[in-house]
Amino acid sequence: MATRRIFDISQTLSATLPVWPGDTPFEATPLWEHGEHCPVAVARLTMSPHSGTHTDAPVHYDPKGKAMADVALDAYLGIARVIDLSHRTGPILPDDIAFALDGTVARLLIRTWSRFPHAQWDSAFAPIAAETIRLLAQHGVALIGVDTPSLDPEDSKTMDAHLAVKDAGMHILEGIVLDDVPPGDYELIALPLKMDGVDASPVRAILRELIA
Ligand SMILES: Nc1ccccc1C(=O)C[C@H](N)C(=O)O
Ligand SMILES: [Zn+2]
Ligand SMILES: [Zn+2]
Repeated sequence: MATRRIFDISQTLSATLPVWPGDTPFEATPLWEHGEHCPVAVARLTMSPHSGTHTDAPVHYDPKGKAMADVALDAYLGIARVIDLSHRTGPILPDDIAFALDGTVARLLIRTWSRFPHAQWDSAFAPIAAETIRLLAQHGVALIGVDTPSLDPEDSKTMDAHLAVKDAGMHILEGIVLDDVPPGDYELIALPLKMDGVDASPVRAILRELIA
């Protein structure tokens, strides 16, 4: 039986993980350690729910929106299309993604970095225009994934793309790593943790080849 290749599109959570300016750095401190009187190792985690590769819960951008534990999982499992827009600078416009919308595209994952900035925070990421989100929604796209830390620019106060996602009832993956993934269609698996009242969750995001 041929195995289907798995692409891990998750960032590594570590003390060197770049985080949103002012947000909580990721930290795993040993709480219990192996020793004469202790048979186990257990860490204590300190982190933002927006650490690394994550999904936003609607309550992040909508005070009346659902928190993570209450979000339906359908969008996070299933066929996803990967496109490479790493040649683009500036906001991703409807014209940039129109070519990818033939047939049924339930989930669209967009590469914008030519090299993902694993070592340092980079504020100069390509945002997604709100009109682009509306075009995706019209085509039935239920999830948008980006390799940047946000759909909107870092200094956005209006969160236009997030609000277009809200209006369409779409779902968002942020901080996926697409450097090594050839454009095409895959099976996406990226389930959030069932966290009560929380505004986002890290995900272990993977893409699996469709054909054996
Ligand atoms: N972590 C933060 C801390 C403070 C202010 C914004 C953020 C964000 O993460 C915003 C980004 N638009 C996001 O959806 O992930
Ligand atoms: Zn987020
Ligand atoms: Zn976001």
